[in-house]
Amino acid sequence: MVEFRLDIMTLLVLLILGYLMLAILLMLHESPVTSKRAVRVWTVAQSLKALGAFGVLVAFTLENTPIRIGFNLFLIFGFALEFAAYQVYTKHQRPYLVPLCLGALASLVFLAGSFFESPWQGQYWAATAALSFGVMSAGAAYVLFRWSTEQTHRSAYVAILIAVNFMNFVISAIRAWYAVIIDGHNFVTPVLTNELMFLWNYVLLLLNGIGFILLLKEQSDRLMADLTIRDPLTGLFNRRHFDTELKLEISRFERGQSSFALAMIDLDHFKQINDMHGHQTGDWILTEFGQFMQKQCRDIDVFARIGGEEFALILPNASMAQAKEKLESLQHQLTNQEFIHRGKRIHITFSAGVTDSSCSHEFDGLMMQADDALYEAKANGRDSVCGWRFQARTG
Ligand SMILES: Nc1nc2c(ncn2[C@@H]2O[C@H](COP(=O)(O)OP(=O)(O)OP(=O)(O)O)[C@@H](O)[C@H]2O)c(=O)[nH]1
Repeated sequence: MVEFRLDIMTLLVLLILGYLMLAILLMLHESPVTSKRAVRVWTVAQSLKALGAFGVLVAFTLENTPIRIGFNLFLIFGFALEFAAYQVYTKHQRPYLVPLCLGALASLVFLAGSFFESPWQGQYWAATAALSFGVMSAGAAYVLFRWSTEQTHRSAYVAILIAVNFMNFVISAIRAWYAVIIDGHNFVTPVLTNELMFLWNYVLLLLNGIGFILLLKEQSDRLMADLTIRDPLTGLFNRRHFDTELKLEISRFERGQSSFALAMIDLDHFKQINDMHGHQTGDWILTEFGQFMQKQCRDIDVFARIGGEEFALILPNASMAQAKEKLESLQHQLTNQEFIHRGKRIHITFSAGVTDSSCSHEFDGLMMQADDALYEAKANGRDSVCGWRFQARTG
């Protein structure tokens, strides 16, 4: 038994170093797109875990169960904070809250229980501790599952974590059930499985910490990549990405793979909105309009903000007539759309010019045609859609 405990202590020391390393890694982590608050909370979480593991180590040496239980709580609390940090970072609150609250509740029961004497004490409170670890592990599995979407080796690591976390939940639940229901099973007797179980949980906490950091990195990489193709105000694709996509669509057409339509869209009398309601409201309208249009587009369509109040839309596998029909239907829907900002109701309309790959399959030619058609739509009194005709601008 003495030898076994020594082994546990060595492992605990390694774990403490692991948590501390994570804390330092996080402190050094710098990315323009990372929430500083989340990183700070995360660092505190790792430090708490290190402190908890250190306390457990001391308790092992002193053979003091209450101290050990108390410091285990630091670990659980550190884990809970880690959840919270992730929540702050992703700004997605609800899915995380359920396992966090359940885990925290179980931890509180565990803490309260450790102060009272009862014949059931051992089984019941240790079972609660196992369950709190387990519930939070399942929560970690759920979150890792939700946020690991890309097939990279980082995601593979996260996928393994998901499996391990979930397994932990199942094992903890079985243990808890066994301890409470099966009469006479003494859960806190220092048996090998008990020690290993808790040690396993500490390792899991470390693995989860690493998993979260990997996800953080993956997300910030993705956000950085997004910055180069997104318009910062509306979040829509920017001009650069639009140009790339249009060139791609042209080359697909030239290979005989698909036809497409192109629309140039411009908000009507936008200057008046700025003048009447202020530039900030103008910004808000641009964002709302962007979202409205994006929602109505198919996944394969590319909708981008290419200038101040100018937008463009690529519609693969669509003709000019189909694109025109679609935009007219959008104009109709926009009439019924209410934009209320700071208590003021704002009505907006747009004009659009449309062309397609049968009229031209050159980048400049297509842009000029769509622009000419838009010019005609504006000249027709706005809130209208025009298809390109040869004499559009001269007519
Ligand atoms: N709020 C806000 N306004 C912008 C932004 N970019 C451009 N604008 C404004 O958009 C307005 C465009 O005005 P105009 O080109 O005269 O067009 P318009 O008033 O929409 O008139 P028509 O296009 O002829 O219907 C200008 O007042 C710009 O200041 C922006 O990012 N935010």
